[in-house]
Amino acid sequence: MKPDNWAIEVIDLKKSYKNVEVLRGVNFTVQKGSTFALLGSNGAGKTTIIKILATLLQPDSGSAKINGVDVTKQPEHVRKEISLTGQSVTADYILTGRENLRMMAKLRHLPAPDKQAEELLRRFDLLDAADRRISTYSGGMCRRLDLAMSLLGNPSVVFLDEPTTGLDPQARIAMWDMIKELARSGVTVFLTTQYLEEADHLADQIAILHEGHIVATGSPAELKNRLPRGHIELRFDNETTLNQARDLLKEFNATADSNNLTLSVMTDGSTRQMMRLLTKAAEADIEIAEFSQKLPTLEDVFLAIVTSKKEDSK
Ligand SMILES: Nc1ncnc2c1ncn2[C@@H]1O[C@H](COP(=O)(O)OP(=O)(O)OP(=O)(O)O)[C@@H](O)[C@H]1O
Repeated sequence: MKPDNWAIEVIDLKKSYKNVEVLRGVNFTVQKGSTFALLGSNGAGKTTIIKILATLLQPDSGSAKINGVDVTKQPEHVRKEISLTGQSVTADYILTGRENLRMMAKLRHLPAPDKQAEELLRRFDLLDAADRRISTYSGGMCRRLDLAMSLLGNPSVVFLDEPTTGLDPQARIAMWDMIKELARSGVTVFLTTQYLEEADHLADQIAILHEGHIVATGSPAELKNRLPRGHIELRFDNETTLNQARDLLKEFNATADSNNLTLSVMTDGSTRQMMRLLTKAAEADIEIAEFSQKLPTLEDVFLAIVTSKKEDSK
């Protein structure tokens, strides 16, 4: 991919707080118009990266560019291109949602603040609550308003630092929908998350940050493929058939679960192996009631990558 296509380019970024080395040489690129998730556990350094990219913090070394512009050399230029929604709510609690949006639009000297506020309230499903004080809003509504406020001025790159942390499942799903809609509108979305499921659901590309380095990058599917072994689950109508299948498929390292009448078969993921297995069952006249392929989850991928890194460094 050409650098022209990169909304974000990070090269060998390093940052320490006193004697704590948080970023030890971080590299990644984000394609314009894509959604990128930076995944890491608590304290991995995700917010530190966001703060550097949003020009709020100076790196010790390395470089970071937004749309080709260096964040340390031309921060004012970069600030016009981006918006940041952090973990804490920035809206003013004494004002209503509409007033907050109008005030922000005016502070940014944007044309038609009333119209912009109305449009964003509609887009973020806040019209009904528009004239209520923020102090009466739920956590999810506050996050949506924050996101709406950050979009005033049409930034081309939007940073969302843990956008759903602390939200209940329903509010999290509503926020996911908003983020997806944002991504569809063509902006580049950079989000940090501790939730593998969130990254899997929203991102085109995921990078896993661990101990100061990006330890893995790829699409959700690619990351899942890095774990070579998934399994196939076969379900049977009765225990007799289950036991027959278990004996027949011994060579496939099959594990039977008599409570659920299922047989779990380790696989290398190849169609050839699957064909061999199904043909063998068919030839022995074994009726399979249900067949499903279980790919490893991102949780499995994260654990496997982190564990293998630890073993390598021993
Ligand atoms: N100003 C600071 N001074 C000293 N240490 C800091 C400072 N800011 C962050 N840290 C430390 O740097 C590490 C990375 O922090 P950071 O907030 O970037 O992580 P994070 O991945 O965003 O974590 P979380 O998911 O908890 O928000 C943590 O150990 C944190 O305690």
